[in-house]
Amino acid sequence: MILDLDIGNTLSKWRLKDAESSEIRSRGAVWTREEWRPGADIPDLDVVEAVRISSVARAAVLDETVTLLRRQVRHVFVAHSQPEALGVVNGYEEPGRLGVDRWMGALAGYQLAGGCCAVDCGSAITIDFVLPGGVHLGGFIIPGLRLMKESLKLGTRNVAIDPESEADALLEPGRRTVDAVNHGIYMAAVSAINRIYSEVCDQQGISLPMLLTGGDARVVSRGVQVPHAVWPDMVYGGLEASFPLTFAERAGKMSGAPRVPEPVSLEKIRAGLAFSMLL
Ligand SMILES: Nc1ncnc2c1ncn2[C@@H]1O[C@H](COP(=O)(O)OP(=O)(O)O)[C@@H](O)[C@H]1O
Ligand SMILES: CC(C)(COP(=O)(O)O)[C@@H](O)C(=O)NCCC(=O)O
Ligand SMILES: [K+]
Repeated sequence: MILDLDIGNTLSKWRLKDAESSEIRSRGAVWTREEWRPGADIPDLDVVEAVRISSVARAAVLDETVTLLRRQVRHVFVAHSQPEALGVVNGYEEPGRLGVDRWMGALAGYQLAGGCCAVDCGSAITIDFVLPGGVHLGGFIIPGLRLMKESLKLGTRNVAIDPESEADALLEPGRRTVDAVNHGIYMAAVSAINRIYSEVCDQQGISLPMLLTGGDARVVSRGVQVPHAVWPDMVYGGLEASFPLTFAERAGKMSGAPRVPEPVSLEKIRAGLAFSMLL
């Protein structure tokens, strides 16, 4: 069994993948700031022969996790942002400083779709661009939905946006604090994603497929007008591509990869931008 770990600022997500059948056998998540303790929702390490890790948490969290895992698991692979990998050239001036989850997303997106816009809606929302040919342009970072909400300190943090809400309902002006805040942060996030995508495609003269991941991907997806696919396992896809262990992975297959969305024409993107400028 292969254990894939995606340690974010809020949640540490894991999945167990059967190395023979490529099936995902189980999944879970624990709060990143809490210790891994028996009885918590953690995988059974007895069945694990290899671990692959992407972590953006404090160095101490990664160190502790690796120390704990090395005691029981033979192969432990830790991903790092590199200047270049798998045909993608990291756009950061200091490539090692790009969050490794973003790097994993860029690698997975490129392997799946070629040029792409990879959006990760977690504690932060990150929007990264890779051109066909593999040039990573860099990206954008904004606070995620929960951070935006908490920063207002209006006591609304425990009332999350209902993931089933229609985007139209979230467009309405709120008539109580919790709705005003939820609708506001939602609009801030989806407008930024729509606009940033259009601006960069316009600048680069190319229309790119968009891929969405992270804890808030489903709800954000409802408000993103750009054609896109939700890929919950995108960071894991980067781990599979970086450390291929199975036959399928060596052949470039990533578990749970969606169909590549067909982007709209550049003309349409530019017309949309021109229209929004007129208003
Ligand atoms: N059950 C949940 N528990 C915690 N956060 C959730 C849950 N469902 C959705 N979220 C949202 O997902 C975000 C965490 O997403 P995730 O992609 O795991 O973030 P990170 O990678 O930064 O840890 C939270 O900030 C919150 O807005
Ligand atoms: C931007 C991030 C905080 C996003 O982390 P997440 O929301 O997935 O927990 C993370 O990718 C990070 O710490 N990046 C380092 C800074 C950078 O990418 O420029
Ligand atoms: K993120």
